[in-house]
Amino acid sequence: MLKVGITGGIGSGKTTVCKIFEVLGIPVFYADPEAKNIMIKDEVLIAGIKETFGEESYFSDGTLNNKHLAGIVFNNEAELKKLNALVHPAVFRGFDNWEKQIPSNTSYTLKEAALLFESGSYKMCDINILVTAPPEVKIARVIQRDGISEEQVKARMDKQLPDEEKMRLADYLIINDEKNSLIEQVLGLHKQFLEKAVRY
Ligand SMILES: CC(C)(COP(=O)(O)OP(=O)(O)OC[C@H]1O[C@@H](n2cnc3c(N)ncnc32)[C@H](O)[C@@H]1O)[C@@H](O)C(=O)NCCC(=O)NCCS
Ligand SMILES: Nc1ncnc2c1ncn2[C@@H]1O[C@H](COP(=O)(O)OP(=O)(O)OP(=O)(O)O)[C@@H](O)[C@H]1O
Repeated sequence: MLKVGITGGIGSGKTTVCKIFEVLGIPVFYADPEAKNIMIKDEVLIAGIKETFGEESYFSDGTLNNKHLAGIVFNNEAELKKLNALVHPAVFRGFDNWEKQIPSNTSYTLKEAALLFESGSYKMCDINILVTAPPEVKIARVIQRDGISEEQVKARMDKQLPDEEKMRLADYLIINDEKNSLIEQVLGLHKQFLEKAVRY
């Protein structure tokens, strides 16, 4: 089974792209929601997060205080590294478990992760796709979707590798600028991956 990684900066549209692959019947593992899920379920991880970032990292009902954590980690590189070091190994384990239940006749799977290149998990994929969009389009999308300020979006962008560097590591590019057809690009890649999967 071919493993395809897919990433893109904040607001690039990687989740939107993955939804199209899902319609084509391709199983997709979403690392970001998986991280969020583990952060409220894994007792060891919860204890580690509280110890590092304070009891207020969680509300009394056990839900994650995203604002509190975002305020700390997206304004301080060292704090972000600490959070990543706590969360990412647990997400890798989640991916391994997910893969085990995929039927063996599946041609390929997709792993969607905002930090595919930054975390090194791209090395575990056979092929990696980068979704790109112009910076002003990405910023406008996230402001609209999340209701946060331009400064907050830019602070998150600054914590991710620039697209120029990601392009060097990616095998394929999807341009989601709302001018080039997204569906045609996905169908083109899907066809290529199916052909590769046969030879794999
Ligand atoms: C800090 C948290 C609580 C903020 O939550 P919030 O709901 O405000 O943002 P959300 O998770 O939707 O992230 C929005 C976008 O920010 C970017 N982002 C998220 N985590 C990170 C990170 N560790 N480094 C850089 N960018 C990140 C991504 O583009 C993401 O899609 C949350 O992002 C988090 O738990 N991050 C750590 C887990 C992680 O690394 N997730 C991403 C890869 S598995
Ligand atoms: N081609 C498009 N046309 C119109 N809207 C789009 C397009 N692509 C994405 N969007 C919208 O832009 C927003 C961001 O897209 P999406 O959530 O897929 O990005 P993402 O890369 O997964 O972002 P993040 O890393 O922030 O989670 C969403 O609200 C989505 O509906």
